[in-house]
Amino acid sequence: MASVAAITRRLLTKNVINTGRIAVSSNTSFIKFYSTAPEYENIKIDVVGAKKNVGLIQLNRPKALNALCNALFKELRKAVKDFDADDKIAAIIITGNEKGFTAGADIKEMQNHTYSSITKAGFSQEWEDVSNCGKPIIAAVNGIVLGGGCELVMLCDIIYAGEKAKFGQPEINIGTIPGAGGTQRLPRYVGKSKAMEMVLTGNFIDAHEAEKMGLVSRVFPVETLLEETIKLAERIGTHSPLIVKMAKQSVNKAYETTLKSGLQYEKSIFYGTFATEDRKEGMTAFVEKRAPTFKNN
Ligand SMILES: CCC/C=C/C(=O)SCCNC(=O)CCNC(=O)[C@H](O)C(C)(C)COP(=O)([O-])OP(=O)([O-])OC[C@H]1O[C@@H](n2cnc3c(N)ncnc32)[C@H](O)[C@@H]1OP(=O)([O-])[O-]
Repeated sequence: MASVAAITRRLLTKNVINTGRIAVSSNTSFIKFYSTAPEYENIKIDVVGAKKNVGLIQLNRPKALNALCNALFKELRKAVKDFDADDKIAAIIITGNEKGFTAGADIKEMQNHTYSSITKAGFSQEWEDVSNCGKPIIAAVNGIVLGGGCELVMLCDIIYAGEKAKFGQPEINIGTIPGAGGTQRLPRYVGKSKAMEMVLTGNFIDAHEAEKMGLVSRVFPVETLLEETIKLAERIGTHSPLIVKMAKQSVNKAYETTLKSGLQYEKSIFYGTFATEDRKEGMTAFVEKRAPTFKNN
């Protein structure tokens, strides 16, 4: 498997990653994130892409296989919120490392919880905040994508996987059930039978099976996964951010409502695009046979 350093060198060569903010150390296999904010201990962040308009978040608790402890998720929520509020950012990528994306929620942290304490902790608020991000979030995952990790990628908007990725909801093995959307989003992605099989057995599926089932939109060789994901984010970044946001809202509605009210919602958002300057610019540019200049208005 290619190291992150090797992947990064390719990106640097192709100027996909902004060399001013990110660099490869010759004697480590990690991307060195120059811009990592000091308050982050469990994630790394950077801004990548030729136009510096892609927010990159890397889960970074390698000793615990990136297990999603509370501190990590709070940092993730903050990074997502900050990128969402930053007008220069078009899309956000969440990734892990070569060994894997994450082994799921931190079992050691959950081990001694009681019904009362876990109910009071109300940890699902952070997950909801991430899922409420207005900008597209793309998951780029290698290796293990388990439990809460599988649930985290399912609340992203697009999932790209490295060919060695393995997805699973193994909570049943430790006496619990998925608690951050696994029993609800997974059937919507893959249908009841496959979701039930994964949730009731705890068995893993590989990247190609996940793609066949519709969980993952594309599978890439491990060494090109991040590069391809950045290209995707950059492609999204060529469009009007305002219209991208409206499109995301409309697609997400399909997961939450009946077809009839979803179609009504879509129509109101579609009509809403006609209140924007970017819709006018897009159609005018087409008629005038030129590239559009979107202003996020
Ligand atoms: C939030 C909503 C609800 C979500 C629920 C969930 O996600 S439930 C979770 C659903 N997920 C699961 O049930 C998967 C649980 N994990 C596994 O089954 C295995 O670790 C493996 C098969 C992923 C890798 O096996 P391997 O032999 O290659 O590696 P290894 O096993 O030696 O681990 C290396 C180190 O990482 C540590 N660590 C790992 N995972 C976790 C974790 N989740 N937590 C904490 N720590 C974890 C492990 O203890 C060890 O540290 P230690 O003790 O040496 O200091």
